[in-house]
Formats: sequence, C-alpha cells, structure tokens
Amino acid sequence: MIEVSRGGKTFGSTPVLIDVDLHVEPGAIAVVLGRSGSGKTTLLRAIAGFERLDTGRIVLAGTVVDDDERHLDARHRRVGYVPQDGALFPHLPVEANIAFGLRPGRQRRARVAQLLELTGLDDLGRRYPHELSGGQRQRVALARALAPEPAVILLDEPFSSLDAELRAELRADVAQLLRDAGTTAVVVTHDRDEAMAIADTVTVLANGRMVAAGTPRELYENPPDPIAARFLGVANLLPAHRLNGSMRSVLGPCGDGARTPIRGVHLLRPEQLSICTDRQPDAVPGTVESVVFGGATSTVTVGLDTAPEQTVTVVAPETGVAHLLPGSRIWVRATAPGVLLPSR
Ligand SMILES: Nc1ncnc2c1ncn2[C@@H]1O[C@H](COP(=O)(O)OP(=O)(O)OP(=O)(O)O)[C@@H](O)[C@H]1O
Repeated sequence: MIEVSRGGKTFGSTPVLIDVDLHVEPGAIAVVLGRSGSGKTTLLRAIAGFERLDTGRIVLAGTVVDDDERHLDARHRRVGYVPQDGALFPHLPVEANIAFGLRPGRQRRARVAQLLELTGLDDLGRRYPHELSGGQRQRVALARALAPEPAVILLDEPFSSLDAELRAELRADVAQLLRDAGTTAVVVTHDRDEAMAIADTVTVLANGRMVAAGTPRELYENPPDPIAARFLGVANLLPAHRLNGSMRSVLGPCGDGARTPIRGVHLLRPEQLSICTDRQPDAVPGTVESVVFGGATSTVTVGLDTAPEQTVTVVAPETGVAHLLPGSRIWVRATAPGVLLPSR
C-alpha cells in the first residue's frame, strides 16, 4: 500500500532523509521509531504530499505519487494526516471538525455519528476543542482524519501530550480502531514501548537513515546490530570471542564460531539474566550498583568482576531482589542464549 524507495530529502545543506525505504502492507500499522530530529515527520509529510522528495520514489496503492517527474498534490492522495498537535479548528465544535472533509448531506451526518461512536465521543459532538481533554482532542483529530475513509492514515506522535495511563489506553483503542477500519497506517513516535505495543512492523530511523526494519519481536530478539538493539529496549552488549569453535562472552556461549567473524557482541536482554545470591554453575560474580523498584519487577544494575568496565542490567521479580542494596555481592547468570551481533 505504501512503498518509499531510496527516499532522500535535504533542507539547505542538511540531509534529513538519506536513502530511506519503507514498505507497508495493506491494513498494516507501520511505526517509524527514532529520536527527535531523525527525520520522522519529514518522511510522513513526504508520504502525505506536503514535502517533495529530492531523490527516490513514493508509490501509494500502486500509483507513483512522487518521483523525479511526478508529484501528486496532497489533496489527491487519499491520505489522512494527523499532525502532532491534532490541529483541530478551535472555532468549530467536534461534529463540525469531524465533518470538515465530507460533502454536506444526510450521509455526512450519518458518517459523523458513526465516527463519534467509534471513537467513544458520542456525548461530546457539540463541545468545542477547548472544552475537551488532551485525549479527547486526539480522538477528534483521528475521527476527522478517518471520516473521508482514506486508504492511508499518517499519525505524527499521536499520544505524546498524554499522561502514561491515558497513553496506553488510547493507543490500544486507536490500534483497534485502525484494524477494524482496515486502514493502512504509519505512526511516528520516539517511544519504543508505543512502537512495540501497536506496530505490525517497525522501521528505525537514525540521523535520516533507516537502521533496521522488521516486526517488533524480530527487532527486539534479533536486531541487525548493537545500535538497533539499543533502540528497541535495554540491551546488555558484552564483547564475544571465539573459544573452541564457538563464540562466547563472560555470560556464556552465543553462536557458532565457525560461521562468524572473530569479533562480535553478545546481546542479552535484561529479562534473559537472573540474579543468584550464591555461586551457581555458569554464574559470574559481581556487585550491585543500583536497584530501581518498578512494582512487580525491579531493575538491578550490576558491575561484573570479570569485566569491571561493564555493567549489566537485570530485570527480576521484585520478590527475588527486595533485599539487595548497592554494594551487595551477587552472581549473574544467563537464562537464555541471547544472540551474537556483529560489533561496530
Ligand atoms: N522545513 C524545514 N526547513 C529546514 N529544516 C527542516 C525543515 N523541516 C525539518 N527540518 C529539519 O530536519 C530535521 C528532521 O526534522 P523532522 O521534523 O523530520 O524530525 P523528527 O524526527 O520528526 O523530530 P521530532 O521527533 O522532534 O518531531 C531536523 O533537524 C529539522 O530541524
């Protein structure tokens, strides 16, 4: 449904998008994840038709909308765009905001009613934007973008202004809404939890370049390199070396040495490590540096004796680590093999 190939864009002398590829299947939710300034909004605006790429091509539903020769106007792309702040019309009530892109008539009223219901705003149609909460305003912005039944919807940091609880609630609702409507969506965010929660596929942008793409699980469990590994979650990255034909780090084996380069990095996620208070086979001694209480689990940072320059992060059930303090002597053990990544 959306195909961006080798997309490039420069503002002044600053390249903002460099050879970016994005492929989104019909009905899928694709998340573009990246830090502030990585080029996410520019990519979204190029797909919407508000920016023209300098190089590369964009195809929407089989039609070339942007390349060296063509640039289809935003109005003719059948794309709904929800900017970061929602951009509601302050002088229009909710109903009129939602109806904005629709032709007048009975069908318009029916469509507005349908969207109010779909977005859980049934009772708020006559309110003005300033009489709504942030979450309600985001729902209206989404309803307005969905109203003309666009083939594609683009959402720029849709939940960034909301508190943590509302954020989690609204993103689940929005993901469900998009799936029910069968709309293809691209959601831009800098929040990896958000990306993991709603994405069918994640594309990671860093400094205008695409550094990884895949399903959230693929990228979390098997990222292409250490940079991508850090983007998708906390990553323990330990130097790995070849020993007796296999690759290993201080925390255990991580790959077949015959088929890999001499140097590599062993990726272990925090939940793939456990803490024991007495010596166990394969466990490595260390000293607790910090314990951060997180409710059901706690996050423990440990300096390993064998690699003093390196700390590892362990997420453990709170009951198992409640007694630990900075300075406690413990052992760390890998409970899963993790993966071997190329070192950079
Ligand atoms: N119209 C413009 N003219 C000049 N520079 C621009 C323009 N639009 C964006 N930029 C620059 O391009 C870079 C990427 O901006 P962009 O808004 O795409 O990033 P982003 O990843 O969406 O960031 P954020 O998460 O902060 O919104 C930034 O350095 C920004 O200053």
